[in-house]
Amino acid sequence: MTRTIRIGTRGSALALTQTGTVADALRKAGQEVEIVKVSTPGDRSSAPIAEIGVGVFTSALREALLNKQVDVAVHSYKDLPTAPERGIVLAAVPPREDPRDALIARDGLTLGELPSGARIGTGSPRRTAQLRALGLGFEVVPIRGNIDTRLNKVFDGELDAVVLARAGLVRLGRADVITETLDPIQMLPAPAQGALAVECRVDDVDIEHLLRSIVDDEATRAAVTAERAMLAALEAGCSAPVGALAEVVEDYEDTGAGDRVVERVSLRGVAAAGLDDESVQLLRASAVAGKSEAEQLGRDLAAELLDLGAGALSGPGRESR
Ligand SMILES: NCc1[nH]cc(CCC(=O)O)c1CC(=O)O
Repeated sequence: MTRTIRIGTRGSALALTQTGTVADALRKAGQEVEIVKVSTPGDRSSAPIAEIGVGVFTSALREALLNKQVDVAVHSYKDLPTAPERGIVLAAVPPREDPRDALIARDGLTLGELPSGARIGTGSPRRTAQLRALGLGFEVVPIRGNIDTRLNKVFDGELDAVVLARAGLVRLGRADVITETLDPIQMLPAPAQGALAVECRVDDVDIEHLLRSIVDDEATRAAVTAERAMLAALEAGCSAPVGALAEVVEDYEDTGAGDRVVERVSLRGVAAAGLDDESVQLLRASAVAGKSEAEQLGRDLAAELLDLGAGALSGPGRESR
């Protein structure tokens, strides 16, 4: 393609790094690329996400795409609303970073070493619910802000620890501050955490094909498809206390004439019912399906969680992941 491809991004250090990986892949394939910064209400306001609304980081980028100010938009996938946007297509899902959450605690402490009453900062109902469910007597303190703002609350001694996506820290070259990478058994990440969503206009078929052939990763796409289908079917919006993690695993299928290796998607989900100051109940489910059935797998797991009582979730209380 001879035209210069304009890639829209938020201006945060994390967003610029993420967009840089997509731009590099395109440049390596011989494309001319220009990076265009788009400011979003989520960057301009420090109010709780619940007050600014769903899609706070992503709708301005999508608008710039639809207005033809940019040709490509790169988002943190977990920040995207589950509802599809008319005129926009998900062209590629690049290889995922480590999807797990990370603990950054004072004095190099792990979760199990933090004392009862320790103050742990997070603005995410999902992380809050799972931290409370550990029953270790932590005090969860609501926080917001970019990664540095959050980290500084630990370094300044205002908090004992914060929980952040490992992927963001790795992309910023700050993995050194992590004192424990949390096991998904304790802390299931947000659906699509660690993954990027690369969008373009539906009618821009050349760009779509280019992105699909150069930056898309099939295994990541299958995994996040399952996670996001679960979230969408829970009708929980992009910010409810819901965790999900899918992995593509190799399995053996008996063909009658010997075993054959097949790829499957293994999905785990968690939903919190009745999250309040006093108590939290976590509902868990897991299932496996063929790689081509990722979407149905997500919907089925959501149905199982709803059967277990996750219906109590719908309603307010949606903040950030
Ligand atoms: N909610 C904000 C947000 N959106 C994407 C990331 C990190 C990178 C990622 O998960 O892909 C973060 C920060 C965090 O949750 O710690």
